[in-house]
Amino acid sequence: MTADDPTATRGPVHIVGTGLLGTSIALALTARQVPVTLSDTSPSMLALARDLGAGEIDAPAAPALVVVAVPPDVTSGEVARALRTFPDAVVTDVASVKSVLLAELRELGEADPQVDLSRYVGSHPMAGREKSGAAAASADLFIGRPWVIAAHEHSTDTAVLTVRALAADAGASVVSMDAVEHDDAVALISHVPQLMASLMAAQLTEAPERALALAGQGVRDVTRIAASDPRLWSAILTGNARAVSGLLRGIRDELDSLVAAVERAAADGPLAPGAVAGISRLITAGNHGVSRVPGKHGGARRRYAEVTVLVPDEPGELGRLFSEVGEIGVNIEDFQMEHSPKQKVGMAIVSVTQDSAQPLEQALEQRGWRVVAP
Ligand SMILES: NC(=O)c1ccc[n+]([C@@H]2O[C@H](COP(=O)([O-])OP(=O)(O)OC[C@H]3O[C@@H](n4cnc5c(N)ncnc54)[C@H](O)[C@@H]3O)[C@@H](O)[C@H]2O)c1
Ligand SMILES: O=C(O)C(=O)C[C@]1(C(=O)O)C=C[C@@H](O)C=C1
Repeated sequence: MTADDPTATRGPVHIVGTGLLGTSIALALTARQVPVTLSDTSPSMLALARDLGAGEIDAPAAPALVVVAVPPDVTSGEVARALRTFPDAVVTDVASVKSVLLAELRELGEADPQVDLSRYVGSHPMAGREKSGAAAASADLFIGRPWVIAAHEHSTDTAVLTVRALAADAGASVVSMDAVEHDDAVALISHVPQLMASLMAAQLTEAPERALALAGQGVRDVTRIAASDPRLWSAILTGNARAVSGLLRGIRDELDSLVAAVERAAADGPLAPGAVAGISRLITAGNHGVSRVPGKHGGARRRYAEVTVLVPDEPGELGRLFSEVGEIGVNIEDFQMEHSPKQKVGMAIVSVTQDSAQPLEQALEQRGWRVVAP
């Protein structure tokens, strides 16, 4: 699906929660001229989303679709409120957990017939970032990413088709799963990885500066998502506790075997019986696992390519780089700056479309910039 394809989503769409996810969905829809209204308990987050062009701050008259994009622990309450307030609307949410919400909604539905679950279909775009809030939002956050549609036995076909259309219009690829299959899957590929990143990054809190100064790409790759919002992730992890706890127990057993192998080497030297085999087994299993992750080693293409350029740490140099990328005719989609301590250069990581990466590298090198191999 490209921006030129016809739009299936019928507006108006009302977005509840204008943080990273809500604002990104709103931007993707307004880019397709779908009318969008916005609400959030935080007036400043709401105003920011409006100022970014995500939609109007209005009480919607009769939305065709309501998208609830609030933290998981308040999601079922907001879905129920939307079902009551807008009796003709389809309602979806984008929370990272699904079974617990469905159970909460079933209880709310039993107590109140206005909470008509046939108009509700849960969903979960598998796209996001370690930053929260509207400021981090992007209309193309969902392009090429899976978006899980978790219909339940009472969801109407219209409700399912409406939510599928939303995901497709945002550029995502639709995946159908029930809530339990979804929760088991995301425990493995999202929730426990978050904990692993946090466990490792937490070890760095007391690290000597001299050790941190040696940090390379390995530790950066492993800890990127450790910058995520603790409130959001506490609600995600407690909301998927069943699946997460099972995986954590398995990892604890693996870790016990690993510690035993490493302790043998620590006590009796690197060639101690069982030490090399214990470690090698884990690294080999990791090789097999990582080769199965789509997007690595020949899987689906990433959204953007990164071009890394060394920039002298002097006033005006970054501006010069930006201007020259513009003169070359390439649009910067995203940007990151990394500094090596005590060095007079920084590394500018410029994200560009896959097609423009190689021509940009060549053109920058011709202009005297030092481009670093990926
Ligand atoms: N961050 C990610 O990478 C990611 C990816 C996919 C799905 N999700 C899910 O999307 C949802 C939103 O996450 P986010 O990253 O956008 O969080 P966020 O913190 O960026 O935004 C949440 C917004 O909801 C608002 N809010 C809180 N309670 C509210 C209420 N009762 N009514 C109206 N607004 C309320 C907050 O003010 C905030 O603006 C979560 O359920 C999360 O599990 C997150
Ligand atoms: O890519 C990231 O930074 C994310 O954290 C995105 C991510 C994920 O784990 O893939 C995080 C939580 C969501 O529920 C969905 C997507």
